[in-house]
Amino acid sequence: MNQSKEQRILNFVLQNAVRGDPCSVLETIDKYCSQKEWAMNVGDEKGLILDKTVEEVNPSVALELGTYCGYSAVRIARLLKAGAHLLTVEFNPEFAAIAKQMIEFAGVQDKVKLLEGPSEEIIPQLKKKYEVDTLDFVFLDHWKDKYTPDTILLQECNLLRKGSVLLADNIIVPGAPEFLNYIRNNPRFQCTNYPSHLEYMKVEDAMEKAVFLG
Ligand SMILES: Nc1ncc2ncn(CCCCCNC(=O)c3cc(-c4ccc(F)cc4)cc(O)c3O)c2n1
Ligand SMILES: [Mg+2]
Repeated sequence: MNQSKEQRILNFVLQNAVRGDPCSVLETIDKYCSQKEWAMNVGDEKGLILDKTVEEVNPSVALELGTYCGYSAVRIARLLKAGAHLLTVEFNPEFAAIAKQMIEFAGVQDKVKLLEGPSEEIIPQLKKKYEVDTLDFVFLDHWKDKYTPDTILLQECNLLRKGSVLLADNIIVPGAPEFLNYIRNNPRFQCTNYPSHLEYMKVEDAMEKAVFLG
């Protein structure tokens, strides 16, 4: 049975990156995906926007929707202060298995909790089952038509507090037009757009930051 692209990415990391060094894992994934096989990691250009936002928020509790191979989980976790943690949600079991190994190889497993399942099922469990009070930072990178319903669900579950920051990937490609309309017209959010490019391509993309005003 031939390997999946995600398995090839992981193998390339296991053979070429430095165990316990998150930056080397990120560089190695970016090298593979820009030179050999494109993959939907947030990448190094949009990754810098993610880095700056995480550093600005300095979250104690962060949530990521859409783990994929774990690239952005490693990217976020490497910046978290002592005692802070990232909950990352992935519903595809193959991707979750790859991401688990990627996160462990990078050495950030103590800061990351990988939750398998659809976001709409996991979000309502965060308070009771995963002992979350409120979320300081949320990275949206899963199905683009789930951004809006999940943002509403986060509010309904009282998981956002005044100042909670949402950062959404792929505002232009594949695009999240309905989310953009929802969040920019919602007086409870203060939005900022960050133009960038689709990972590993010259195609335009953007990220949207939305601060919850409470
Ligand atoms: N509900 C729920 N709960 C939990 C979940 N975990 C995973 N999923 C499903 C997520 C499936 C992957 C989402 N990501 C993307 O689709 C994506 C695509 C492109 C892209 C593709 C082709 C092009 F030609 C150009 C751009 C680029 C990106 O940066 C993307 O992030 C979940 N769903
Ligand atoms: Mg994305």
